[in-house]
Amino acid sequence: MKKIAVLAGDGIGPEVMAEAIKVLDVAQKRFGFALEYRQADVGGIAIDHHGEALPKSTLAACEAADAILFGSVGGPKWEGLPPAQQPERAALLPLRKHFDLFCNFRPARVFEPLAAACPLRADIVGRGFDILVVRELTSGIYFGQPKGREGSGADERAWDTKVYRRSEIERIAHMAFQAARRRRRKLTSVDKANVLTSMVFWREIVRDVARSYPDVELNHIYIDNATMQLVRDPHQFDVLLCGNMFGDIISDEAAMLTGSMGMLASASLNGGSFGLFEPAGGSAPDIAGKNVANPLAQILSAALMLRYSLGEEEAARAIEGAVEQVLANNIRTRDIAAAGHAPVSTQGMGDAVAVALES
Ligand SMILES: NC(=O)C1=CN([C@@H]2O[C@H](COP(=O)(O)OP(=O)(O)OC[C@H]3O[C@@H](n4cnc5c(N)ncnc54)[C@H](O)[C@@H]3O)[C@@H](O)[C@H]2O)C=CC1
Ligand SMILES: CC(C)CC(=O)C(=O)O
Ligand SMILES: [Mg+2]
Repeated sequence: MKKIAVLAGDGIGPEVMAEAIKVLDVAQKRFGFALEYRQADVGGIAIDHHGEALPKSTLAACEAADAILFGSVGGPKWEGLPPAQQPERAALLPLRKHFDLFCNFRPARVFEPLAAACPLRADIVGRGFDILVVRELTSGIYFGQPKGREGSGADERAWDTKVYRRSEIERIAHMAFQAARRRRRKLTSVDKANVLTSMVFWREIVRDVARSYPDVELNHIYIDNATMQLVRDPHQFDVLLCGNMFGDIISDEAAMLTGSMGMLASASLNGGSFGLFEPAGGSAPDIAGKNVANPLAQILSAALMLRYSLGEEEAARAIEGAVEQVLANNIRTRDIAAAGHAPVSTQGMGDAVAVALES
């Protein structure tokens, strides 16, 4: 029996999480494995219930688990809190750091039936794309010290620090090269080495690591060009290796190319089998509580959990296949709805994937 810490969080988190659990329940029956879920509060809801975004009991549930299935945190209700107490900074970032989840995989591919939901011209998306964004997740400017704010009036100032250690770049680069080896053997490292000293360092180290992977083609690209190339011709990319902030930004762009923010799953790994699995998007306050959110990113994140943390590759593939089948049957939530087809609800989409997985 594998233990899963289920942290649904805020906004659409609980709605899409319910559908992922529904699908996981079917997967257990069909593939004969057993999961024990332990639900715990995180983020804004945890502030409301326990006075802190990452209560000790939640951390303990995660420590006792084989994997964490995470929804999303944050929202307008908690934006007025001091920055260090807000859900994103007080729960999600510390969780990533605590478990040393330095490697974030965000796979973005266009499911063929969804090509029309991609905002790119048909001739561009028609070439298809299948990109893996590999994002460094526990360092860089989101974590670097010092951070601060002082002064007043026109002299008031605020600062963050972007710092990378050699070992941090080496380990994420190894993960990215190894991933490229399992794919089309092409790695594009994204940086801003024309301006930032930390990125000159990044580029040098990626080049050093590349010597161990002569079978993988490496090229370097500046982040501004990368964001442009991604919409000009996403087909050119295989693995995109990014630092923390650039990976955050470019993966939202990649998500939309797949049709919607609600499509992009992610796996945050510690280099071993432990991981946290969550949609790349956030708590979507604009649609929360309306039963319209797309649960596929959460469902596909559950599939990644089966693959990376639980060794259930067959079940992971079956869930991905069920998603593809549902899309091919024109079953769509509002964000990816096809012309002439009424959208289904969040629950309707979860039901459809569950049924497709059963058969
Ligand atoms: N991992 C996490 O917990 C993350 C949390 N956040 C937090 O979420 C809150 C909202 O952030 P935003 O910048 O608005 O980003 P967001 O990703 O929540 O939403 C951006 C847009 O994408 C749409 N969207 C996102 N997920 C969707 C889904 N499953 N189905 C359909 N549409 C979907 C939203 O409706 C919205 O229009 C903020 O508090 C932010 O800090 C943001 C990103 C990640
Ligand atoms: C708190 C943020 C860094 C979350 C986010 O936007 C992400 O991980 O994509
Ligand atoms: Mg993000």
